[in-house]
Amino acid sequence: MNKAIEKLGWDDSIRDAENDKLARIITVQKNSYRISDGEVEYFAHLSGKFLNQATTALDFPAVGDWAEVQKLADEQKAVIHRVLPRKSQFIRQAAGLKTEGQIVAANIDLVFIVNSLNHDLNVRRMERYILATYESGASPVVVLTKLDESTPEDVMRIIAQVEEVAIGVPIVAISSITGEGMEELLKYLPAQKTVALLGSSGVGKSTLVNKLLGEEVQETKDIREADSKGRHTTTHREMFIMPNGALLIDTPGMRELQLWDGDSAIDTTFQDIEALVLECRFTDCQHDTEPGCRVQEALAAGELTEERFQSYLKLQRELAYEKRKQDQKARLEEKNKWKQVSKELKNKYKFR
Ligand SMILES: Nc1nc2c(ncn2[C@@H]2O[C@H](COP(=O)(O)OP(=O)(O)OP(=O)(O)O)[C@@H](O)[C@H]2O)c(=O)[nH]1
Ligand SMILES: [Zn+2]
Repeated sequence: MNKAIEKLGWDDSIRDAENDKLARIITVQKNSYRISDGEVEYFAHLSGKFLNQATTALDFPAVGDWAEVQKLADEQKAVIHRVLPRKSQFIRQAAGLKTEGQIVAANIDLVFIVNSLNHDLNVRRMERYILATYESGASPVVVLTKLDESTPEDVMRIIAQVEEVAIGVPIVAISSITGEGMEELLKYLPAQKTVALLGSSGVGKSTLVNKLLGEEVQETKDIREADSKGRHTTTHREMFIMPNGALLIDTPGMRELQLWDGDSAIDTTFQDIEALVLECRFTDCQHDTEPGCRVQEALAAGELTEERFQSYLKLQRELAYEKRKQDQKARLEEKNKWKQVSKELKNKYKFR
């Protein structure tokens, strides 16, 4: 594999490569994609063949995706023929009532779940972010910002709260202003790994990105492009290469994440509850009024908080609801497929 491509985080877990035709999606803009081959950046659009074959929104490229491309005579342009299989993907529900997922970002190794230390922690939201991260196939790291604005007591309290819900997840406290904790954070940003940021508005994501990229680079966050009519439009960049060679994804889409098929992720996020469930007397225990319910026992003993249990139940309900919607959609598609087949068969034999 060529060196330039490796710089963009290429690794052999994404197989199927046609080495010199590889590029990575840096920014998605309506029908155009800004891509990089590790040396040059250019714009690409989807080939006609691609558009004909794409059936769901999940087939379309997202920031972080690897694509097989063909450069056009105009050196600045290319067409995308294929999106390579993803090793991880963040999916959100598309707007509207359709139960169709949409890729927010792909091929992410680590997710920084960013929270600030000077506000009370929203534990439930933290659980959701962790769940979404496991669900995507990436690993979480909790980053607590604004260390400079918080007392040691705040820091201790919040870290203890995080530890309760983020079992086994690394926690790093930092200040993007003083630089405290940055060295520790850089351990989670090795060269060629792709890291995405997830967190509510105002927690300090943009400030952190700027800090990590170094002062001179921050100007490039919004690059100005001339569109076809010669006007200047501002393009928001979604993927950055850090000075140490790590890749950083900061895309607005990550803020609108909703749950999607998190069956296995729920076990990892709520492993404390799952462990209790295994000890319930009945395997189909609803953890309600059944005798020998270990979950109710833990609640009564204060080993498990009512809030965490409710949050677990709520997530399970949401996931079950999503799953029903998806199953329904699949059944409908199957039905339509057979309708089409039988129509074709009828037409075929009509004129015999
Ligand atoms: N004291 C202190 N302030 C910080 C730190 N990080 C960010 N801030 C401030 O917090 C405010 C919000 O920071 P942003 O980086 O814009 O937050 P964001 O998460 O990108 O917010 P959105 O863009 O709305 O999602 C700004 O006024 C920053 O200067 C920090 O480590 N210490
Ligand atoms: Zn039970």
